[in-house]
Amino acid sequence: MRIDIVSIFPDYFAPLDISLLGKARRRGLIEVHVHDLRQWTHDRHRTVDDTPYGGGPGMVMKPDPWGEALDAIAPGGQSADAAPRLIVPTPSGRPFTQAMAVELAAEPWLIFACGRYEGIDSRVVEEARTRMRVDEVSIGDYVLAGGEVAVLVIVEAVGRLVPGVLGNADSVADDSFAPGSMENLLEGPVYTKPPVWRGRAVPEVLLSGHHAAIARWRRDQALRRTAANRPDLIAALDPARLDERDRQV
Ligand SMILES: COc1ccc2nc(C(=O)O)sc2c1
Repeated sequence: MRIDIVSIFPDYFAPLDISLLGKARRRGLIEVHVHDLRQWTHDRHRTVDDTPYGGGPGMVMKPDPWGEALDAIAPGGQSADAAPRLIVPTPSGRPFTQAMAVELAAEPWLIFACGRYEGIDSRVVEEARTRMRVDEVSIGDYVLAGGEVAVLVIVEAVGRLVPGVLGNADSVADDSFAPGSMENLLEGPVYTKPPVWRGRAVPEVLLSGHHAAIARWRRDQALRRTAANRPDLIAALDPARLDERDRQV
């Protein structure tokens, strides 16, 4: 997978050189190119923003630098299956979900546009749609100062799903929100050695080696935690996927 990121704060993406994603890059599983939007400005002050038409607070990102950046990064002519998909984090975007992460992890090429100020001139997305797929997404209902943090979240969620990136494929299957037997349930509590820590013992069932009982306990814990923290997910569960035991939890 190729990832291009355009931002006026390219240093924000230094974390993509470490840990899981850093290893994936060094193993050639993911190729990441970070671009400073200002390289596509031509004035002395390297201006990327201007006042909003119609008035209102703050500044809007000018279309020209963005248009030139996307032209340079994705000049076109790619075959349909290798064409890039542009992701634009914005508070007014569609919610970013695990299902979207799974979908994006199958893409050969993602380009991320990091907005700042009050956002990017809307004609940039409008024009980009004429030559590539574009998704405007939000990582949540809170206010960020720009798209960079959202891109870090999305790149982490997507990157870990790229085949070969995670050592133990199972840990993807057990993710909260991952499709499968615990689909749309939050993960329950986890434990490791020592068996007793500050007088607190690991639940006996986890030491029993009884796999069916362990699976049942984990599902109960996942249902309890989901009911407590995300009752909306419980309400959205397909009743046909709940057995009699689930209903007693
Ligand atoms: C102006 O650029 C922004 C500002 C806020 C913001 N919030 C996001 C979110 O995903 O919540 S993306 C994003 C981009």
